[in-house]
Amino acid sequence: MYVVNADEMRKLDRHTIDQIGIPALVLMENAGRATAEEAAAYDGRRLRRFAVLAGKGNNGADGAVAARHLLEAGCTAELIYADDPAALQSEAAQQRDIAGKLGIPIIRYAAGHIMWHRYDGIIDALLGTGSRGVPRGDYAGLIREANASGLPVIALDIPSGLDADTGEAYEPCIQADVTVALAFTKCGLEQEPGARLAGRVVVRPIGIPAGLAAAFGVRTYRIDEQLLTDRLGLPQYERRSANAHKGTYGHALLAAGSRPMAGAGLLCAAAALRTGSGLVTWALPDALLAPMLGRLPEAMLRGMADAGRGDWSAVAPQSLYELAEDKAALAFGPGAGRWPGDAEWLRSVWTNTRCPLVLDADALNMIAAADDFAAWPRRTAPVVMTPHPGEMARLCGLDTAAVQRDRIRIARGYAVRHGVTLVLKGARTVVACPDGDVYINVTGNPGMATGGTGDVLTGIITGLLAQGFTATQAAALGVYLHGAAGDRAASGRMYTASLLAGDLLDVW
Ligand SMILES: NC(=O)C1=CN([C@@H]2O[C@H](COP(=O)(O)OP(=O)(O)OC[C@H]3O[C@@H](n4cnc5c(N)ncnc54)[C@H](O)[C@@H]3O)[C@@H](O)[C@H]2O)[C@H](O)CC1
Ligand SMILES: [K+]
Repeated sequence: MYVVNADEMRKLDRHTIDQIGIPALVLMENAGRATAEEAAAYDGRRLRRFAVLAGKGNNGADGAVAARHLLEAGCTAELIYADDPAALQSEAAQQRDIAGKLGIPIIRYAAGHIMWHRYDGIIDALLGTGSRGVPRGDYAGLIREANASGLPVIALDIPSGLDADTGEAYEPCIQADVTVALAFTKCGLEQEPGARLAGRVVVRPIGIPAGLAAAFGVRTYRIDEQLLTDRLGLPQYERRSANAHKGTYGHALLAAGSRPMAGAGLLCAAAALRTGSGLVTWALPDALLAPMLGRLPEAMLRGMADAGRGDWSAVAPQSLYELAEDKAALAFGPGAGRWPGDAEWLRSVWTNTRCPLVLDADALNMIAAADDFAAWPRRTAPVVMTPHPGEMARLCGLDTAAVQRDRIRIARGYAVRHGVTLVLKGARTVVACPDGDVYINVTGNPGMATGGTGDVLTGIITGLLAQGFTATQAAALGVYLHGAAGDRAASGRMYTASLLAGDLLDVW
């Protein structure tokens, strides 16, 4: 499913009108009718009396059309404008006049004068993809009163006050129960807090040919079963040949864990096995080998000479890249810890290994600390990096809040600049590819915000790479399966918060 930003939507809109010749009024009619249909059907058709909050742009014009179609559906509707209705222009003025001729009351908003008890529901047609920044003047007042009314809200295209590109919510922002996304879902509806403020998102066609998205270079996708199957090859994952043997599905190498954080390696290795990797070797500091023996009998353990330190600081990098020579994928970082000179250590592993490489946790902090990462040699085999927002902030020299305000753009920029597949974790994980494609994951739940779930994801992605999936497939499918496992594990628990990372391994 394509996901568009405001600029892409504007271009698709204009091309449809100017080049294909579908008049704006036709698109508007379809937009308004779709919104009215969703509103009239909401909650078992319980809502009958609507306040349609309208701005002066085309979002408001769509709202005036919706008001008309609500009448046709046996409802009542009143148009409440955040601007002087007499100042409206072009299509917005046209739609206002048509609504007026059909007896729909045209009301100018005045703070504290709206009698909200007269309505059952609200249509938010104040601001759409043309909105910029904090809602101004009466737009803000109307948004606050609508939110305070306690009435169900159906947002037209996007909740007013939401950034259509990033999902950032300005103050105030409409809290919608349903958002009728016109033609395509928007980036801002697929990232938090936008996803929460949008409520249930319904994408409704309005006449813009869906095939235009590809033609216009839209490169952002929402991961769903169809995309995984059509674009990323999910059937390949589910189907196994009858004469398969463990060599068929690759050998994954997980270099992870150190004395205080041995469990990270255990979770990684177990996840790689669960994902179907034929063989798994867990490389860990020698001092940890004995206590870890038998904890995961299905994995082969390989102690790395650590001078008794129980961490990676004395492990010769050559010993790791020699071990990686016959492996199908290597992951490094979970529970690895830091030590002086670790960035140089990692650079030599980066340079001297030939298989796909997954870097997570402290490996990412090492890269963030390296002042010459941009000069590291481009690897022929792919690299997948899996930062959480804090690690991403360190990689980009930003603060975490700045990363969270613009996740898609920041992840895409980093992936393209460094030629890596970048998995920016968090709610609605963003998978950004070196070619600029971005996939947004919608599985998962807040219970997964607990230690170790990142280690599980690293193991999943490494296990998929070991089976021969491409970096894009392994990352997109990996985050989807990881979140789905988290949802299934949470459904069996009394509280989402009680979820443990290990629970994700028992539901495959
Ligand atoms: N193909 C489609 O998606 C179609 C979309 N349509 C609708 O058009 C809007 C976008 O309309 P546009 O006129 O570009 O902008 P808006 O209506 O979103 O509002 C802009 C309007 O409001 C003023 N404004 C901007 N920011 C603020 C602010 N922070 N506070 C106050 N006022 C603000 C600005 O000056 C403009 O006047 C899209 O969402 C759809 O609903 C088409 O109608 C059908 C095809
Ligand atoms: K809106």
